[in-house]
Amino acid sequence: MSSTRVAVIGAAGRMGGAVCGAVEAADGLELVGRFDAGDDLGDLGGADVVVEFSVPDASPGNVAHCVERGVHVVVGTTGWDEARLADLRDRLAGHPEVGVLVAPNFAVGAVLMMELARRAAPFFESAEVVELHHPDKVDAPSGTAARTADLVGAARAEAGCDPVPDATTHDPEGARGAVVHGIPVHSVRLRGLVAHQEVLLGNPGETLTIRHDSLDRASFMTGVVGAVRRVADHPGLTVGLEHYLGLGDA
Ligand SMILES: NC(=O)C1=CN([C@@H]2O[C@H](COP(=O)(O)OP(=O)(O)OC[C@H]3O[C@@H](n4cnc5c(N)ncnc54)[C@H](OP(=O)(O)O)[C@@H]3O)[C@@H](O)[C@H]2O)C=CC1
Ligand SMILES: O=C(O)C1=N[C@H](C(=O)O)C[C@H](O)C1
Repeated sequence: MSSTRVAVIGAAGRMGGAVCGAVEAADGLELVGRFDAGDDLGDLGGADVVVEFSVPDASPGNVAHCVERGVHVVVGTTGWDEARLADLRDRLAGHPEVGVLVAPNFAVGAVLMMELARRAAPFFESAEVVELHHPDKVDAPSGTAARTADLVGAARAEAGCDPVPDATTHDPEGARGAVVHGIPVHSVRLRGLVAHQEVLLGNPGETLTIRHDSLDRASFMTGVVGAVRRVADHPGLTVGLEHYLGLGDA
């Protein structure tokens, strides 16, 4: 059987570099292109699948370039809000054979953290998310935190939960954090960290903390390589690696 040809966009970055190494080490995958800022994407090196880890404002254009050429894409870059996803869905409608996976986190533990949080959240009065990352990260809150808050907020709304209790009336410095889908989200940037998150849930007399730690970017590679192998079998847009792992709407 012939190899799957893979190109990486954002290849000079922290994630892109790690992905290039993981692709080169994987059976049945061949690295045919490395692209970064300022490069002409051209024919994408003849790739069957592109892995895209760049910056939020460049990612939609890069992905569009791939889709227009009939190339499947595994996207890890953050910043894919509803408007950007809607544009991508429209574009994919003209290329029904192309698969695109947009996943805010490729670490299996992080996927499970989000799923557990989604299921647990309706059982608690309070819910907050704390994400902690290396200080070279350019976006806040993290894509994982935003997605977690979306999932938790939607699950609570569907279950008819009240808004999370919060008596704060005076917060001139924004100490209560961002609010995503009704859920407060707090961002820490600290030298020494990689990628970490806690989902805090509270009821009278008890709390539940669901915590995930990526201690090394190796944590993302199994998910990325697995997605490269599967993306062609999932035409259209898929948001979240959970849908490739048999998790999700149970
Ligand atoms: N889904 C997941 O599991 C994970 C997602 N991420 C996300 O991946 C993204 C990248 O993270 P990380 O690797 O740490 O960031 P880096 O800053 O290390 O890498 C980004 C790379 O993209 C390059 N770049 C900038 N503009 C373009 C462009 N127009 N086309 C192609 N490449 C471009 C940058 O070049 P230059 O420096 O010259 O601007 C840089 O080399 C972030 O959004 C991050 O949140 C990170 C980890 C895991
Ligand atoms: O920038 C990072 O490092 C990470 N970005 C993703 C995010 O924003 O959620 C995934 C992970 O947290 C690492």
